[in-house]
Amino acid sequence: MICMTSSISHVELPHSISLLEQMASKSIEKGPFTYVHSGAGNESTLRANEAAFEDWYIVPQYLNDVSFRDTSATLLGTTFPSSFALAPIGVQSIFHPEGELASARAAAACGVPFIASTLSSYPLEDIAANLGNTPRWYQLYWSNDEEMAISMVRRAEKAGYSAIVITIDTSLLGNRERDLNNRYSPLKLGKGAANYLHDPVFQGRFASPPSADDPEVIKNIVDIIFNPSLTWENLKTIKEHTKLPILLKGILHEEDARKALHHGVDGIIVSNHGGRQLDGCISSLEALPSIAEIVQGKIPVLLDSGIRRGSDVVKAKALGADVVLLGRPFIYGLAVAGEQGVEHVLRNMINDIDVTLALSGFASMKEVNSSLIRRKK
Ligand SMILES: Cc1cc2nc3c(=O)[nH]c(=O)nc-3n(C[C@H](O)[C@H](O)[C@H](O)COP(=O)(O)O)c2cc1C
Ligand SMILES: O=C(O)C(=O)c1ccccc1
Repeated sequence: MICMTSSISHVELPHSISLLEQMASKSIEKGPFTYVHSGAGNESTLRANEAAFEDWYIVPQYLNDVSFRDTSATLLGTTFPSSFALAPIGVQSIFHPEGELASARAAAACGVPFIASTLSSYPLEDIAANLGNTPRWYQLYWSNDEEMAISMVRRAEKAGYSAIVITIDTSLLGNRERDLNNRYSPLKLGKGAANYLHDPVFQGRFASPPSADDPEVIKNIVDIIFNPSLTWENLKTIKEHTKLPILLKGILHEEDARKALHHGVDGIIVSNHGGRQLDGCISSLEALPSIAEIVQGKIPVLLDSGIRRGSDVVKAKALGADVVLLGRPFIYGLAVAGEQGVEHVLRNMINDIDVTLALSGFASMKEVNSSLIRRKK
């Protein structure tokens, strides 16, 4: 992999995500860039995610003392500096050789919570070792091979992850036409294999240590990642195997929010996977208000898909999200300048949220409510 601009310093990095995205397109090869940038189908959901934020105006109120501001958020008993965490993003070594280790260090430097993907390029234990004291959760693709899923949950507990995020919108991979046209599949290249290769249960199935260079091993992994047979009933099994809080990522329908409450889930993430799974589906922001209405604050509601700037975070908060997840933007930072690039994106985001809060007339993120926004006519 080439990383042509890895020597770029912090000060030279742009402050808008669109410019960073352009730089990323020149920093890495076409396959990986398209992989992060594109969506499923004709990308209508991908477009809808960002467009949905434009449907709302912030209507500020002034002459409130905003000289001291509290942008912090508390989730599942943990407080962190700003109302966002890093979305789980797999295969990060296709964007920068240090992959998740670099983004974990940047998250640690800023105290931004990190969600490690099942399909990380580095083992979850190594990622944890780079996270300092920053909160960390483990995103699980609940494998069709249950022994493997349980083994990963055990390892996540042992490595200090404090919640399990189960992604429910990926019974199989979305139809990503651009990646198919590019014949580009990071999974088939073995870039998301680390958590399997380092797993004692997985290793126990081979006479010699399994390697990403072995096509049979990779095929074996690709065959067990996803689990299209999962149902709400399976949640019981998952709960039997961990005491950690469980969040479901990929809730879009009000009925699923009701079922999540009914099944004793500890949090939900309103998400369409950044438009990478079901094309033509509802944008996350559009889905949020009615879901927040059903949840009534009983469990945390998070949102991702389309968060690009501070005003997006404030709008999501006003429509009922407790916290949002940042996805593609930090990967553009990673692609352009590794750890420094991610840290640059995080610091910009923290600052932009703070400025937006003050200019909206609020001194605390916790006070933001629907009175702050109005839908465009
Ligand atoms: C390159 C890439 C890899 C991703 N990998 C995962 C993953 O392993 N697990 C997961 O639950 N979501 C994954 N996602 C989805 C993100 O967690 C998040 O839902 C999405 O990026 C939000 O959309 P946005 O980046 O446009 O804001 C991935 C997204 C991207 C762009
Ligand atoms: O691309 C994704 O959205 C995703 O979840 C994933 C991540 C790594 C490998 C395969 C799929």
